[in-house]
Amino acid sequence: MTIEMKDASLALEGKGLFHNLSFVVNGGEMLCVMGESGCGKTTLLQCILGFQPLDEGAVSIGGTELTALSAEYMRSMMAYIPQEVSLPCNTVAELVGLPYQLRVNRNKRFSKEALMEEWQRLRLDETLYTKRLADVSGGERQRIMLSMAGLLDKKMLLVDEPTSALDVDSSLLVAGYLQGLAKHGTAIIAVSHDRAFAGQCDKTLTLKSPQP
Ligand SMILES: Nc1ncnc2c1ncn2[C@@H]1O[C@H](COP(=O)(O)OP(=O)(O)OP(=O)(O)O)[C@@H](O)[C@H]1O
Repeated sequence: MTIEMKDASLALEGKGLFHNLSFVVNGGEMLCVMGESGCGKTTLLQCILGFQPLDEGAVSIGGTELTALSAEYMRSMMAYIPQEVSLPCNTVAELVGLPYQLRVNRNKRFSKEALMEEWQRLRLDETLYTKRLADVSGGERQRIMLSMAGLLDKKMLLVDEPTSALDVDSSLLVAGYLQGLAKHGTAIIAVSHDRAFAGQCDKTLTLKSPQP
């Protein structure tokens, strides 16, 4: 499903984050959003999720404009992996089950077998399943979250810094995993500082530093 941002402008607390920004990400494509810290990358994802209204311009999903009324429906077609999350659970097994408790995913059934196939692609060991989240590394947690998004098989995936805790090899592995999801038609927008990762994406967008 196509994600389009057209002539978008946004300032927060007097700081101009983007001005007349336009881009398109089609189903099957992966866009990497880059730019220095504080330039508005996470905020851009919030705009596409419909949590942050634009000052000017529009976001369209599949050709339909995102509005306060349509945002919830549009979000039901997206998976979002934030940079940092406080998770309301203690174990990996609980974490991977969480999305299935949400109303938007009521038509989906969790399958541990299918999850383990995703884990193989992401080189995650099956023994992680019974671990406490506190005993899982940052890089493992990132890949577990990606596997959860992959399993949900949404039309769009927004992911904030998917490789920030990974070495170059693992970062390329994650890029390859996301390319696999894109091949199935998912439109992917990934925020990243990681040049190796960005090199594997179909498109890159570098946000400018905020203007006072
Ligand atoms: N709700 C808000 N109200 C006011 N200012 C905000 C709000 N959300 C973000 N900001 C500010 O907007 C700017 C952009 O924040 P954002 O998190 O989008 O940056 P980023 O490019 O993702 O940064 P990083 O790479 O460090 O994660 C920052 O200066 C931030 O403090």
